[in-house]
Amino acid sequence: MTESSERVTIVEADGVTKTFTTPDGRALPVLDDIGLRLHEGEIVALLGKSGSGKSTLLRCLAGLISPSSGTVSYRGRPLTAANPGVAMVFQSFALLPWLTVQQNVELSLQARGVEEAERRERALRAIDLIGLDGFEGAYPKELSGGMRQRVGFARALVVEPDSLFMDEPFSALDVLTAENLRNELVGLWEGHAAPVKSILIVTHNIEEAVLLADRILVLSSNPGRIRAELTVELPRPRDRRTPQFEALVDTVYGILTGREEAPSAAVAEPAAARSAATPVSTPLPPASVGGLAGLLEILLSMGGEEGLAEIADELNFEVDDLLPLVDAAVLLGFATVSAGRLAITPEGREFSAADILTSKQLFARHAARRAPLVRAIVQSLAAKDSQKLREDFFVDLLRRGYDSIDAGRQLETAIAWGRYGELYDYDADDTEFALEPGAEAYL
Ligand SMILES: Nc1ncnc2c1ncn2[C@@H]1O[C@H](COP(=O)(O)OP(=O)(O)OP(=O)(O)O)[C@@H](O)[C@H]1O
Repeated sequence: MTESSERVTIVEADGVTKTFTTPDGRALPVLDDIGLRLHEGEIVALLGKSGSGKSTLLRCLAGLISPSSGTVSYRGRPLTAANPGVAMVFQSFALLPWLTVQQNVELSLQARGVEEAERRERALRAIDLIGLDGFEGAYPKELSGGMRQRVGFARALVVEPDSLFMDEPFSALDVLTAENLRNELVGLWEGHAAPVKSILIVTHNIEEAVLLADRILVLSSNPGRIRAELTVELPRPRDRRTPQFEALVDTVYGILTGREEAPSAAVAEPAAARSAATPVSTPLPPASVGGLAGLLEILLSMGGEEGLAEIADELNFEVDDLLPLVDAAVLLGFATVSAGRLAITPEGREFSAADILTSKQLFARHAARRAPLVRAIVQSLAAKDSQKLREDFFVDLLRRGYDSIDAGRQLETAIAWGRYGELYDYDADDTEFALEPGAEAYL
């Protein structure tokens, strides 16, 4: 990790790991050897796919949960309880419905023992700062989602924390409201009106990270490690439509999908860890075969190669929405990502142009060779005389790296892919997989 020594560190994590125990008693490693520093004067974004451990890391840094090993320090002192320098804003506004806006905001001060007159005055100031002047006496149910989140911000800012921690604070809001609130937050930060010295935001939205952060830390999954660190030097306010912004989004996208070299400042995963692809190290992206075929068609109509931001624009999607489809195309060898551009491969062209039978065969070959879970299912079924196996067998294998919900999602995708390629079938009544004749030939 690059550090400039003159910057003052507010929160530091050193060798932090976190392993949860699942309800059936298994160990689920979620964070592995995390080292990071949050300095005065910076906004840092923690970016990663769903389940990469972002919220868990944020909660460790906030002192809400303790790491399994390693230390978290606040201004040089190891934490033993909640981090005294941190105030949090959550995705689900978490307001008390029976209290007014002002009472909700004052609550944070009450908890810190501030006396009534000062509480009142500071709460009114925070409410004013965040644009809720005139709504002091309103109850949460009388407010729109955007206004409720403003209360969430006022409640955090009123304590004038050293560091404002935000966990997906804009994702429950509609697009326009979220954009307004982001811009206002940047305005407050830039104008030094926000009474905080640093901000840490957890997000899975690449554009949001590039829009807000001075530094982006990209987490890999299973378990979460810091895969890369990028410095964002674009001047604020940032314009999403500039080529520099789009190029950075593309770069981050490439890193997040794991197919792009991390920049030199980054801590990249060892090559050996990447090459030994297993169903746990390489999850199947939640993409349908139809969606994948659609993406390849669009890519072909754009000339076979295009920037990810441009493809997202063309489809009126956010770049993040494309992630599972792009991941699937790359995993299966139908496309490559380099310097933030997606390019179709000769195999991808062949798949796209093929009639239905040939497309199924091509898909079967690529999935059986390149998608670790599909491959594991075909191999396991082929090894059995009956060529049948209960779903539980695979669930148990997956539970070494996924919780039960994610393990179920992995199997859902594997079933859809295996069925399309006619590699195996799945009987939902018997919860049993059965190999299709001739499927071993694809291994
Ligand atoms: N208290 C807990 N007990 C057991 N497992 C947990 C607990 N908290 C989180 N997990 C698991 O840890 C993993 C990481 O969860 P976390 O919420 O930190 O990820 P995330 O990157 O923030 O995901 P998302 O973007 O979907 O919120 C998940 O598999 C989750 O189910």
